[in-house]
Amino acid sequence: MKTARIIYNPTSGRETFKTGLADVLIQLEKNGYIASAHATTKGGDATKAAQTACEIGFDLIIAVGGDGTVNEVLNGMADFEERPVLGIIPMGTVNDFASALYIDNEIESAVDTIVNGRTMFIDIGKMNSKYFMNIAGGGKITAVSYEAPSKLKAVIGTLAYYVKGIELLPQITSTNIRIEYDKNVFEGEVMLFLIGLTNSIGGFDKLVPDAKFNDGEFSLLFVEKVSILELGRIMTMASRGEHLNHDKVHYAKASDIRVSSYDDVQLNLDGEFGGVLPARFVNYQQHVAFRVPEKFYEEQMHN
Ligand SMILES: Nc1ncnc2c1ncn2[C@@H]1O[C@H](COP(=O)(O)OP(=O)(O)OP(=O)(O)O)[C@@H](O)[C@H]1O
Repeated sequence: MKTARIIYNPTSGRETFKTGLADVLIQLEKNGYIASAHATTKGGDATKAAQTACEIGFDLIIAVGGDGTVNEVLNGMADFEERPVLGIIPMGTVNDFASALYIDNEIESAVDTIVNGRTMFIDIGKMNSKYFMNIAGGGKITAVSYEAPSKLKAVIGTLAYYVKGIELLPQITSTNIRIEYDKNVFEGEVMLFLIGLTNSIGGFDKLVPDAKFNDGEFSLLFVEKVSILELGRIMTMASRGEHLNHDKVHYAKASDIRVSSYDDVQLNLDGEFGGVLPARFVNYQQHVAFRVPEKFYEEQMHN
């Protein structure tokens, strides 16, 4: 028998997991797992629960929630030498990472991927001392508040990010930045930079067209100083995957990136506020084993 620890955020997104929990436990038991569950009680709790699960030596951790919960679980397990395999049941308002892995939003199907899917070792990133699995980014934002209002987010889901993204546009100002990536250096006025691991970022699925999940490389994207109007145009182009042709958009692959500025540049890590520059981003190649659907596995292994 193998052991599985479910770590779920009861407040996340649809908030319906609790009623389905018994069925998930049964489905896991039927497939040879001794399973137990931990409901998180506050921010940061999923990290502690994942640490404990690693210490105890569970074979499998199942993160149930949105990107925030997956990120917290990842941060609890990434420093351990012996890491459980990680499965995801997407229940959040925003499940960018799970959808990048083609994990179904329907609970039973997500559990089916966990028990019958494939194990794939996937790259994660570390920004200073924190891990991320999807995206890190930064820019100078003059607004006081950075967060999408959570009520709004709960009501209209991912759309809030677009609305907020568009609302934020006028508040983005260019700033002088130094970006060292592998053996290259860029210095100049930049609107924003993104460091991606997957191709599913803030609802844009064509932002990083050729993301590979296990090649040890980040996709680095930054936009040189342009007018707000032009930045809006670049965002529209990005939604169609046409932004890389824009002469102010830089795109490169790198595994070790350092970004610094004399200015206060805010950072975002997997959709949450992540401090300010300077920062170093290191790719930890194939660091965590995820349970993924066959289709995703085949695509990644044969492309
Ligand atoms: N019991 C809890 N009560 C309040 N917040 C919690 C609880 N458990 C976890 N959290 C916090 O909620 C954050 C968001 O969770 P998650 O990403 O799973 O859900 P979401 O629905 O996508 O996001 P959001 O709650 O921001 O809409 C987590 O990063 C965590 O810090």
